[in-house]
Amino acid sequence: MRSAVIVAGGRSTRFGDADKAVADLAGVPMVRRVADRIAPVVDELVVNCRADQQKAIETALADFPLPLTFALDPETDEGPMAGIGTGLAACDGEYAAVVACDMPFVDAAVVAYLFERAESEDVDAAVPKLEDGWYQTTQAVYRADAMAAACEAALARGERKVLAPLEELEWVVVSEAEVAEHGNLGTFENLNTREEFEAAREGF
Ligand SMILES: Nc1nc2c(ncn2[C@@H]2O[C@H](COP(=O)(O)OP(=O)(O)OP(=O)(O)O)[C@@H](O)[C@H]2O)c(=O)[nH]1
Ligand SMILES: [Mg+2]
Repeated sequence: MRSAVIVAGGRSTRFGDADKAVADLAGVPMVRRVADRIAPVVDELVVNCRADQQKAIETALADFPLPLTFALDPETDEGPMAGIGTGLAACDGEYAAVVACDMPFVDAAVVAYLFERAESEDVDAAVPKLEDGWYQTTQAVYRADAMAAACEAALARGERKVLAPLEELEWVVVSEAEVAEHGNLGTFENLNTREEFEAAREGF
């Protein structure tokens, strides 16, 4: 069984006076676009967000075809790593793909490849790294229980970076070239501002 976690507990400050997770993106709430794109390669979906977001996200995900669970932040605004840990702790699958709610071009083929890498190499995570040096920790596959525990420990140490919990885990770096071989590099595009939303409309 493979799980997915959509991390959506951010404040969308660059977007403005609305939650970008449920913002209309060419007729569909962004979080729904993400969920629909990854649905073919997972068996369940966990959405991590704050309690005050749940209703709107539930509405956006009405009739979603897979089992759907909400994993609410026990403490809000602790950053993406806290959200990843909370989401992963609620997963039933051994491995889970984490995807940020603001990656509406996520490519299921890339996610499937990340699952294959983590599973076949029996590691705790498969994390893409782009040629610009950025690790794509919010579009990566993790062993759910191991990463959830490592996030909790890292938070307790006062860490906030997603790379901090990975320090105690065994993981593989997936290169940009490897991602490009298996899918579309547009998979990592993330939308932060209204302008980026407007520009992204063209892509659908
Ligand atoms: N649970 C949780 N998720 C977060 C938090 N901060 C960011 N995220 C999520 O992490 C992902 C990447 O974060 P950002 O692109 O910075 O999103 P954001 O924080 O909502 O937007 P900005 O306020 O403009 O930075 C998004 O999916 C966010 O929903 C947080 O404090 N808690
Ligand atoms: Mg942020």
